Amino acid sequence: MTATSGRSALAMNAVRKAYGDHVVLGGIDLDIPAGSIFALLGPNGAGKTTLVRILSTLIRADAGEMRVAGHDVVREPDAVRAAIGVTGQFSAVDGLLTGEENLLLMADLLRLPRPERRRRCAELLRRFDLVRAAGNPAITYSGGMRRRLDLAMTLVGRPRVIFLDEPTTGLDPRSRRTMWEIIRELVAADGVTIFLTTQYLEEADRLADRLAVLHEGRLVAQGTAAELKRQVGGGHIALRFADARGYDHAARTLDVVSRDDEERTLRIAGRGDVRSLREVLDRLDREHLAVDELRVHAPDLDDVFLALTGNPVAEQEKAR
Ligand SMILES: Nc1ncnc2c1ncn2[C@@H]1O[C@H](COP(=O)(O)OP(=O)(O)OP(=O)(O)O)[C@@H](O)[C@H]1O
Repeated sequence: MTATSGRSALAMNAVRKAYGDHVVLGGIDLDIPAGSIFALLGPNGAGKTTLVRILSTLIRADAGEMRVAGHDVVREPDAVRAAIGVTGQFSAVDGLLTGEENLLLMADLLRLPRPERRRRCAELLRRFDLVRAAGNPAITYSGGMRRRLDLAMTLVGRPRVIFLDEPTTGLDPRSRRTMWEIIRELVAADGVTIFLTTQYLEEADRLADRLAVLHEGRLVAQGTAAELKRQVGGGHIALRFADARGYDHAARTLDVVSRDDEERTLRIAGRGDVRSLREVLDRLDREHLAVDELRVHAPDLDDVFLALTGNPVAEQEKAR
């Protein structure tokens, strides 16, 4: 890969960043096509925010070559800033101003031509379903409305690349879905490129065209969600047994991945395709084992995350 490919919205080579002895990014290579959604995953403290801050010119890398929207991040920071939008965990929304005033303020800051300011703001209020609330102070908005306003403010300047740092953290499932629809629509209608960091694997699975996992300063995997799932495997079949004798016998005869004695449940490796299921059922028949319940667990991004970083997501989230 080179950091100059024509259709790349973001391209980077050997990006490094350390704080003292602590190497946060130990040589990152990435190439993200224009008009796509990319998700960066990683445990807490992996360096996701650090990479976003470097790419958005807020801090400097120690080494590496980076281009965002065709501009060199180190040599052309102003051009990069003009081409990007960043919404993060710290919102730009001023709670004392109304939704409309927040947008107009942004249009003023960006020096949009005067006649365009109101037009652009009205269009964004409509698009983000904020017309009715436009005249109310943003402090009265729900979490979902605030997040929508924040994203609308980012769009005032028509960025080509948008960094979304944990865009749905703390939102209820419905507001989360609405945000997902908005993000998809941005890519489909405007052709923008989204660089997303998230703790929610489901979010990455649903939204991202490609994703990468950052762990101990390196990208330990990248590809589509399906590719990553295939790479780590991780699917299993769970069998719950009717009685203790059958359970013990099965535990001795099957290739068991893990067991839950209390629930009399064994997990065995298997992807849940018809052939492997038939094999399992034949085996149970041959051994005269009575199974109460059979569940197929397809590999998901949790399995990927666990395999690559050695920690289940639940533990990561507990550590937050
Ligand atoms: N200014 C700084 N000085 C020293 N260390 C820093 C600084 N900024 C970040 N770090 C360290 O760099 C590492 C990566 O931090 P970063 O915030 O990029 O992680 P993250 O992947 O975004 O984590 P989270 O998911 O918790 O937001 C952490 O160990 C953090 O303590």
